[in-house]
Amino acid sequence: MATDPPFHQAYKSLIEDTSNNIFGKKLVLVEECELPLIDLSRILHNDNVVDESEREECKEEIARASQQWGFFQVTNHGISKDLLEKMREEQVKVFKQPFDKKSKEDKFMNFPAGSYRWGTPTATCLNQLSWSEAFHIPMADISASAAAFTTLSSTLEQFATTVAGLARKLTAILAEKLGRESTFFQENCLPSTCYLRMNRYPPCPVPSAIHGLMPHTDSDFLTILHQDEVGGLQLVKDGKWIAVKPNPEALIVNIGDLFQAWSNDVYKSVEHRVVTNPSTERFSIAYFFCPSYDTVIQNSEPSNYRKFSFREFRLQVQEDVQKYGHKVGLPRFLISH
Ligand SMILES: C=C1C[C@]23C[C@@]1(O)CC[C@H]2[C@@]12CC[C@H](O)[C@@](C)(C(=O)O1)[C@H]2[C@@H]3C(=O)O
Ligand SMILES: O=C(O)CCC(=O)C(=O)O
Ligand SMILES: [Fe+2]
Repeated sequence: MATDPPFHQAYKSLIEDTSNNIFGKKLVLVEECELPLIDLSRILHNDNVVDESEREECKEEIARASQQWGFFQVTNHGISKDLLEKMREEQVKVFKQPFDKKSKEDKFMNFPAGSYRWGTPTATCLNQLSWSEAFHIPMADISASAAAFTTLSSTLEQFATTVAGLARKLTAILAEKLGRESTFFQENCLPSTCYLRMNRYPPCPVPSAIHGLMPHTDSDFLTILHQDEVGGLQLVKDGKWIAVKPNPEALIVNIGDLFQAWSNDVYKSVEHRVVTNPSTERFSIAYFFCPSYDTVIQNSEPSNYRKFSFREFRLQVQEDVQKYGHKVGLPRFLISH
């Protein structure tokens, strides 16, 4: 039984329409770079080994990278190798299940209905297509009690809890550096309001023309990503696409739309994408640090954005994706001065 989604069948006409392939080549021929690499042992160790100036320097590096890149890597992040390996093992096992089970079974792995996604149902041209499958899971539905039943749920829960701790620390530092109340995230981003997304990118026969995940910014405050050694993640820096070189010791952190708005454009929610390759499947897992739907994102005046709730933001994204095949995002909430 096939494990891969039926991409060829579903997107045959888009793939065969060669007039669509104007995006070719550009996807693969980009420079590889080292993202800023930040050693978190300076802020995560509470002992006296680390002096205050080192701690401050680390915080400064986090804020600087968030302003200049919107992306950085962290080492000594406190998530054990053991847990990361266990999570990857479970992720591989889940995606190995037959496509029919993943897509049709009502309560597959106890995930809520609609968690499994593949391709891009709204795509009308090739550059709107994502050659990947994902489980996009609201953490509210992975309760500690359900987690007792399967190794996957308990690993997911353990992973989410640990990564949430890291997200809380990083967002508190970023808030402090803005001179804003650092308890905002603790109060509004709860373990149950966050999302986990397991991604799988199957080998793609026409990699120069098709994205693994189309260009987008994340709709959250902050994302923490664990990727394998295959590579394929690219981001925009100074108007150019650059490829991220995988570092097995590091997790990737990026600023999302909500933080860009909340910081009034100080921290940057940067466009990123995943490119495919013809021979090797790739896995990644993203933790989206999100507030409750009622949380209002606002700044002191004058602000570049009107105030909006996370609910409003999500609904607008969904509406735009339906209508135009892609997300518009923050520009929708800009105030024209
Ligand atoms: C078609 C789309 C759905 C998506 C926004 C996009 O235009 C492109 C990527 C998708 C993605 C991937 C990461 C996150 O899961 C997400 C919430 C995001 O910000 O970009 C989703 C969007 C979505 O599912 O609405
Ligand atoms: O797979 C990756 O490297 C990136 C995934 C991503 O951007 C996402 O899930 O939002
Ligand atoms: Fe993303």
